[in-house]
Amino acid sequence: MAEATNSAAVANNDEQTPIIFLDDIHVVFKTRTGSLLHPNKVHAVNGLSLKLMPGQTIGIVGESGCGKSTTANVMCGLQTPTSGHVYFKGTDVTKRTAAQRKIIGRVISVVFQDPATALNARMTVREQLMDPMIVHKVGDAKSREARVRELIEMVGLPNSVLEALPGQMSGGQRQRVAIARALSLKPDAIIADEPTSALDVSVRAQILNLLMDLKKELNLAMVFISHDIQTVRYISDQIIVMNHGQAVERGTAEQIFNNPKDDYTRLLLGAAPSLLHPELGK
Ligand SMILES: Nc1ncnc2c1ncn2[C@@H]1O[C@H](COP(=O)(O)OP(=O)(O)OP(=O)(O)O)[C@@H](O)[C@H]1O
Repeated sequence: MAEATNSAAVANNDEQTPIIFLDDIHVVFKTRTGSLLHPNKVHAVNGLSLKLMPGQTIGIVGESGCGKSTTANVMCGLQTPTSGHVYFKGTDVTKRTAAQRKIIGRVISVVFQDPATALNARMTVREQLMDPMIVHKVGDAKSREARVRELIEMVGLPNSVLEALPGQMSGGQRQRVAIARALSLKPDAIIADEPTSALDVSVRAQILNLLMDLKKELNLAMVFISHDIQTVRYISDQIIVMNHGQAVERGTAEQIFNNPKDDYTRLLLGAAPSLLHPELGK
């Protein structure tokens, strides 16, 4: 899909510039064990390329250990690739210098699996939502307060939760706060790494629908990572099936479900009872 290229070519081409462009990413971890073939190392991501276009949702699906989270970490700037390049809106941010980290922080936000760990247990909801604006020196006290109220409304929570601590809220409410926080700096894209897996089944569909509504309303691009192919099908424009660090298949949900080309995709489809709310998993 993505040909090898350089940042100038990405910035100057006639097409729209991708929000995120991963160009032939490899991540190799040194370990004590490794595999029979590669003792003492794990090739967690093995030559992955992708382009996330404005407003697009790419779903990455695969079993535990296939390299999904490592890929997410590369996109968030938490992991430097062993080789390959990462471009954000045409700028090479692979080295994660301080200036590049600023770009990463403004272009994308992350929603993690467990909102309990993503939020600060000692900060009220208002403080959690204010925090990114204070850190990035966005606006003044009055405009920040207005943005906090806008954000809380966007995720369907009442103003009364602004004084609450995360421990006083349900898992679903906490994930709504984590999503509001992720949106506070108006990112171009969200990286959602298993954002519904830690939630009750009954709440998963609500959070998924919220993400889809916000995506439409704000023209957000999204990378949605999950081991549940039915959830990925529900939310994604394009699906990448990962196995052993590689993209073994890519296509629309329709292509992947109706005409899977790779044996591993067929295996995933066959083995996948939906973890979604039954209403959505049909
Ligand atoms: N910091 C690390 N050091 C050594 N090996 C690692 C490290 N992080 C991940 N790995 C290994 O890299 C491979 C890919 O891991 P990764 O967490 O990206 O997969 P995943 O698909 O997200 O799995 P899960 O859904 O269980 O989180 C696994 O074999 C894992 O053990």
